[in-house]
Amino acid sequence: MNQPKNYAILINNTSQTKSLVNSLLNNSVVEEFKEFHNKKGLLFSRSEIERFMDEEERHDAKILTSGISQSLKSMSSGEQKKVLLRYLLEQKPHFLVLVNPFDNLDVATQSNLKEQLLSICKTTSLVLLVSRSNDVLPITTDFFKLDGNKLFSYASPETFWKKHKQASTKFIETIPPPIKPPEVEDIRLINFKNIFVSFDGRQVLDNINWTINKGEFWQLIGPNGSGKTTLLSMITGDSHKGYGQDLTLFGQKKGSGESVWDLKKNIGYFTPAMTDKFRGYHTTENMVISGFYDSVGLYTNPSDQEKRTAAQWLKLLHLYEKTTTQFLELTTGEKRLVMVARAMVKHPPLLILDEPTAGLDDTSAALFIALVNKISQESETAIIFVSHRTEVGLEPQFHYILTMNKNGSTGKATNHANS
Ligand SMILES: Nc1ncnc2c1ncn2[C@@H]1O[C@H](COP(=O)(O)OP(=O)(O)OP(=O)(O)O)[C@@H](O)[C@H]1O
Repeated sequence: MNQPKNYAILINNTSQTKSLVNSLLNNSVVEEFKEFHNKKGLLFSRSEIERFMDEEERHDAKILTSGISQSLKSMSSGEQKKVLLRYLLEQKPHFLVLVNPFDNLDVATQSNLKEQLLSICKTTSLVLLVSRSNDVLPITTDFFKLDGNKLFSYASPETFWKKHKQASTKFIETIPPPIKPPEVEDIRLINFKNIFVSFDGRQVLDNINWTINKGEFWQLIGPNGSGKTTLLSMITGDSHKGYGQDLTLFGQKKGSGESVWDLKKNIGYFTPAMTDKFRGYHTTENMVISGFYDSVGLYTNPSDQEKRTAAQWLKLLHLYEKTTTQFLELTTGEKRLVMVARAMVKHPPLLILDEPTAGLDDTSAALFIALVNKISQESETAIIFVSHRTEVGLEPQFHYILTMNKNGSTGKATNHANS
């Protein structure tokens, strides 16, 4: 039997990825993939996981988690991808279309998945659509770049990059100042002291000690399922696991009568899920201004001062000419820059960026990282940046590293220079 072909397609934030994926899966003829016409193809992507999550939540249909008591939503990204892949393979497809399969996965889980794919590709064709050149698998037989809706063939990603130089990642203007300086009395923003967390009798976090001071830049690192989201949700007030424990947030001991609102006003927050499903009609300018009101999208009349600040941010981001453009029309990379500006307009004491570069192409990720470094250098806002990738160019001062053990994850703070 002939070894199936394996395709890799480099996409960027202007590629019409969805349309190509639909054509491949719905039996439309795509010249370069004629061999798949009338063959069974299945999709492995974040959007498929979200679709199954929706089925579970709205219709109580446990499809990926049949026979498992835990919900799909409460699983870590690695766990979710594992159950999706198992489900797809059970249906014995002729080919698999995988969109950014390695996003949100830690290094070990990525290499597990890579090994699994290397074994699957002996019998099933793979069509891998990836935003990062490093994610192209070595078994690729045919490599393309998707520009808009057109596929261009290249011998390899290296040949592509030789022909196309990376765009510049420089921001020239300085970070716009806040209209009103934030009131932070305490230099110590967050203090976890001997914190333990369990779910259903299973300990997930084991004796966490972590202090974040004003202006510090942290990268939070840990394998899938190690408890990063759990830690963040204790800071944002979305988890009650901190009650009765020694957790101090912005000068207030957890459980001392603080409201979730008290916490949220101290935090600028961004995770790609905030815009991936966002369908509201708002201009780019209004999206930035909505950061003053803690809503996603603007539902009130902004002041002149707020408009001036938004203009300064858009100039900094080289997006001033898109002030009145609908936010939905921006590229994914542009949307993420705008959402960081939205989270930063008030210069909150703490900015949380939860896997903010997932799904971005190499150039957009570099631009995003340059912006975060700049915020760290030019503002007093502390930053927690969660990412599985070694983000080239990111300049955190400290790492907080979660390591998984039998009794849950332990944490270690390291100075970036020594780690
Ligand atoms: N509400 C819940 N009920 C049961 N288990 C949960 C719940 N929330 C989290 N968990 C479990 O706690 C562990 C830590 O999950 P968490 O989402 O915090 O990890 P993570 O480090 O953010 O993972 P990832 O990098 O994949 O997003 C996982 O094993 C997860 O299944």
